[in-house]
Amino acid sequence: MDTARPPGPRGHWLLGNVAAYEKDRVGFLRRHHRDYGDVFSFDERIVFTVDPRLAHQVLTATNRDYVTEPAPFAGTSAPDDAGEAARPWMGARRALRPALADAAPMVVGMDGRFVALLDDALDRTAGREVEVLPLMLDVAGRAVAELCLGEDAAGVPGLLAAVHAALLPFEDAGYQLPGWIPLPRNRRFFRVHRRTSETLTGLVRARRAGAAGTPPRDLLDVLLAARPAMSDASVTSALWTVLIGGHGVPAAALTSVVRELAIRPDLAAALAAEAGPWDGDGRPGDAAPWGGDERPHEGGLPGVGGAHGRNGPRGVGGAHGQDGPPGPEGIPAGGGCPRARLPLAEAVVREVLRLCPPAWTMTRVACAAVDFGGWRLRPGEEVLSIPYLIHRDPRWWPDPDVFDPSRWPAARPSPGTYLPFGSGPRRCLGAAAAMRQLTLATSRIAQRFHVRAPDAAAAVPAFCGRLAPAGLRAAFHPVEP
Ligand code: HEM
Repeated sequence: MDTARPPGPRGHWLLGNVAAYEKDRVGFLRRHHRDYGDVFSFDERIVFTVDPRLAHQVLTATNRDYVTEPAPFAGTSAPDDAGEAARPWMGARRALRPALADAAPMVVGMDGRFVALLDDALDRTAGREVEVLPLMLDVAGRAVAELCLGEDAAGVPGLLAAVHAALLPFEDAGYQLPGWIPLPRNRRFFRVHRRTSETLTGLVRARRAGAAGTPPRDLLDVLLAARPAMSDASVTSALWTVLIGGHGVPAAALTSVVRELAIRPDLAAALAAEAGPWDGDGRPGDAAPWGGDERPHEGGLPGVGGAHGRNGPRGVGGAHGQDGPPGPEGIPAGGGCPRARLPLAEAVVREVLRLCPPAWTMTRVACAAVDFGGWRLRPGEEVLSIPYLIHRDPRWWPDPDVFDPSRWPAARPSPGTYLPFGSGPRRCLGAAAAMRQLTLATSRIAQRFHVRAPDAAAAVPAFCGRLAPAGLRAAFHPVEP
């Protein structure tokens, strides 16, 4: 094992690489990937990797050798025992997993509701040019609040919006100042955090005191029925994790979908044809493809004349586009799901998540001295895997910068080469629900609206906390039923 640090740019004598990174984050990473290879140091504490094998290794060793990114103000010193640190959340996660699996009743039950929330938001703004990300934050916030809290969700979407706004300054900054400094943004974050915790705690207590839902109506019921029993504090904290996870990231993905629909009218037309005519009845829960028969999709994609036909990604030393089980982080095939009836919409979502993964970097902190591809990391050092660059690496993806939904569903990404939902024990808990909802949303928007966004091509990705087209504005013009 090499004891030296991975190579990397020295940067400014005082500021190191912070200023250069802040000026052009992805340009900085691309440049140093080219100059230093798949692993390079940012400073004494942070290492980047663009190696899918190492990214996969770090993600799968989480809770053992690494912990996940600390929350703002949690400090960066890594606990000695990663498993112990993760235990309360992992217990909640085990309880929630079956309820969030593809085709689980609660997830299926959200299909129609999600489309109704989307319809409502788009109908309210129909024909007017609006900023897309806030609109999608509203839809995602309402959807995840209902999934978590059912009838008690009122008021929570507003809190989520406040949390999102309070977190933005921390996500935009490449570094954090200590929480005890009374900066306005620190005070604001603590205020919103306290208000949200108090509201959630109140809801948890009230529900525990009342009648339990059998079968569980929402994720709060699931958590309260978990065995061994969870404390109110653990239930509140688990709800917080799901609410935050299911808000900003899916909204960023939806915004990227809207951008593609705006700049690709032919694709939008093909999606509308796949969805079938809009009958204007306003009851999306009743009509195909949101309900009814759910056969797995087996054929090719209608309406996409892609550059690659059936090109799969080039595996990491593995099979190239062969049929086989998807890698562990691959999105499950569409059986038992409305995605099965909307293969083009699903392929568009997969491709959007490849080119614009909202979680464009993923951070892990080493808990002990660990071997990292021959380098030695000390406890407390951070590894940042970069899905954005891995997804655009010609070694794993032919014509990687080309938006080509026709690579799916044949693509069989090898471990680490396709990470929109992460990998390993901390892989996205809402991945199945998210895939359903994004697919439905893509199809529904194309079915019901012509999306016009004159600045769409210029709305370049903003590489801050989450990757989303910066400042995208669009008008959704209703299609006549
Ligand atoms: C397009 C939609 C989504 C994407 C791309 C996405 C992506 C991700 C990624 C990459 C992670 C792992 C981050 C890491 O390893 O550092 C994650 C974690 C998580 N996501 Fe999602 N997510 C999406 C939607 C959702 C939804 C709808 C929910 C809730 C219903 C959700 C709940 C969570 C939770 C609870 C975690 C934390 C898992 C853990 O730490 O054990 N996500 N998500």
